Amino acid sequence: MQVVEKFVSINGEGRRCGQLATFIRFAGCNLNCGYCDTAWANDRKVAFDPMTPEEVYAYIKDTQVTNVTLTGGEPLLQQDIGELLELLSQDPQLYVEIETNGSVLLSRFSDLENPPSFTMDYKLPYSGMERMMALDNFEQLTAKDTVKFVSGSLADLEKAKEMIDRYKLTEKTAVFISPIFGEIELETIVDFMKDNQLNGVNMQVQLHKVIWDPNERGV
Ligand SMILES: C[S@@+](CC[C@H](N)C(=O)[O-])C[C@H]1O[C@@H](n2cnc3c(N)ncnc32)[C@H](O)[C@@H]1O
Ligand SMILES: Nc1nc2[nH]cc(C(=O)O)c2c(=O)[nH]1
Ligand code: SF4
Ligand SMILES: [Mg+2]
Repeated sequence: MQVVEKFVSINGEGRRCGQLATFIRFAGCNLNCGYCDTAWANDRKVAFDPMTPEEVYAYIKDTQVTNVTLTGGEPLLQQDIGELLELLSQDPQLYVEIETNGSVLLSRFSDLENPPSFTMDYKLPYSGMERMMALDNFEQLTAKDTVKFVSGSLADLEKAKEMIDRYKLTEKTAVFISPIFGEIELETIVDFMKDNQLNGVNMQVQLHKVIWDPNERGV
């Protein structure tokens, strides 16, 4: 597996935001979101540490931190990701989240005994990657998962609402709206949620970008 960074930090996003987590960031992505804050990991020439799934698991256990976030780049494109998920799913002490970009079919992982929590982005218009979304994924998501709408404009928010309504997302999974950092006034999101009575939707701000420099790596 192509690991570009591994570290322990405070999870800055999602269901366990504010809790310690061990991060494994993999190299490479099939998308090219205009706002990507980790584009460096997707450079074809990026340096990485070749690790086996067993070595990744050993590192995770060594940290003694029970939350794990697999991310990237696009983690589900790693050749041995299935093997790693099998390994992690057998450890009852671990809570595993995967940050995935919405273009990889989640049905590929539906036969896992104890599946991870998928945090699936739906790429909105601002990303330039909306056409790559695998809409079937909305049928795969369950109450343990999350859909994340990373939003940079009112048009993005309108589209997010459209998808939330069309797929009744708040009835089946956790729904998060996250600002493209520095691109949209936070109040714009709050006002949109109030004006549209977006009940059951969580607004988040990437906590790690409040604690550290937004471009800092390894946090
Ligand atoms: C770097 S991506 C890696 C995982 C996967 N490729 C994906 O896009 O979900 C991790 C998360 O950071 C979000 N993200 C990337 N750049 C961002 C930015 N500039 N502002 C806010 N969130 C951002 C992504 O949308 C995704 O939810
Ligand atoms: N602290 C911290 N929390 C995170 N949660 C999800 C992240 C990601 O890049 O997927 C991330 C990240 O990059 N840093
Ligand atoms: S899918 Fe994720 S890693 Fe890939 S470009 Fe978009 S935000 Fe970056
Ligand atoms: Mg990040």
